[in-house]
Amino acid sequence: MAARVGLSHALLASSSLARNPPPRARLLPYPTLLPLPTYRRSVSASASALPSLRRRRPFAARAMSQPPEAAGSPYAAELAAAKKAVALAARLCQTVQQELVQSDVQSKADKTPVTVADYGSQILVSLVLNMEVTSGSFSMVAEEDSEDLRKEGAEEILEHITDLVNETLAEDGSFNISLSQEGILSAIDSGKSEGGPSGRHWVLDPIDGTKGFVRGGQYAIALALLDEGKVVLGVLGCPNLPLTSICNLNGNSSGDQTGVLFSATIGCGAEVQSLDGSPPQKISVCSIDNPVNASFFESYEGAHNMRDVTGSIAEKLGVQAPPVRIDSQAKYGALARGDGAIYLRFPHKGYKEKIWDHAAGSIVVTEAGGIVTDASGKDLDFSKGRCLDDLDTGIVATNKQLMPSLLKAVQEAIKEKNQAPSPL
Ligand SMILES: Nc1ncnc2c1ncn2[C@@H]1O[C@H](COP(=O)(O)O)[C@@H](OP(=O)(O)O)[C@H]1O
Ligand SMILES: [Mg+2]
Repeated sequence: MAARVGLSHALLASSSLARNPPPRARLLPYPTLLPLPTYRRSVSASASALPSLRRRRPFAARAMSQPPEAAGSPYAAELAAAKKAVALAARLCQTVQQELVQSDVQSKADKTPVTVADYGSQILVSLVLNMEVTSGSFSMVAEEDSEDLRKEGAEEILEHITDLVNETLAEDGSFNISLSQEGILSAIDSGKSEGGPSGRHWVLDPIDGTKGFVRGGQYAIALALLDEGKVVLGVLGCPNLPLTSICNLNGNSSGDQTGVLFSATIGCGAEVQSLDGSPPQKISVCSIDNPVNASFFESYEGAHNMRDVTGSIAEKLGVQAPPVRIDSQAKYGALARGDGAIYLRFPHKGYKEKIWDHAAGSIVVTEAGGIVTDASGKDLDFSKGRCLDDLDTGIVATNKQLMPSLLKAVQEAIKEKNQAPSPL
């Protein structure tokens, strides 16, 4: 049986990792298992009940190590690492979602597989970034922490997560490394940073659109980098988004190939490629300047968005098309490649937006030539910690031509809502 060890210099010198070092390998801050153990299959009840899982082509984290288009940018190494991390996490999420959908777990309201995928995605992203990005100290603001997994009774789920992560790493083959359970917990907790206005911080939503994930719908792995309080890089992995436009499909697949990776670096534009590693192509927002021809995206979940407000804005603009409702930051990605013209997000009163729900998506849109602001037209401020603190009411995104009339319609709709008599 493999011994549980920390990854020290001495171990690196004698391990298979030292003989086959990944590019720019750095010491991990959490314990690993070396050498690689023999992998057991995932032990979830859902998996064992499913002898013949439909396996799609796995997403290729390896292919994401190709030199990025933004090779001249100061964030080129970070972009390559971020793409690789998101592609690997997407692979794990896809495996879990296939089991989840086929085993009908969602109808039993069993949240376990979701949790497994959330944690697994966060662990893999942390691991890849730690292995691939050597400069500076590591700070990550991410959605999950290990508190629940450290409680009594969580042993089985922790074992399941450990198996799933190690299995995904072994299948990919880029890293000759395996994590112990303590390493798994530490990797999750590497996302506890508070972020802020100085230094560099990774920002991660390991599964954005959890409800879509459970439904078998859209979700995203969203990773961004903050530098001195500004988003400088973003990567969005959308495993269920069609490679071709979702115009008029209301978020559903047209039957085409799915699995899209959006990426953007500040000053270098935005790109799209398939999650299985096709060459990146530049994208831009649509050039529609008459709102009558525009369509708009909003959350699939009614509880996340005041549809009376978004409906009123659309009406004031003269938008004819029905709303396109999809989960997660896949909306930002779809907007960035011109599938639709406007994204409207107006959470119910009291909800505080988290930075990981918008950091990656917003830079993909702005680098594709679009604008993302709050309801008053102010830029989003990612420098205030884990939440978007000073946000005025809602978030809107569109192209430069439509933004002035959109903001005017937003102000009118909000004013009307505030003046309307209370239903109580
Ligand atoms: N009441 C609410 N209002 C607005 N957003 C909410 C919300 N409750 C949860 N969310 C956020 O909305 C995200 C999903 O976005 P969308 O509505 O665009 O699909 C969730 O991300 P997670 O799924 O990562 O928790 C969560 O952060
Ligand atoms: Mg989210």
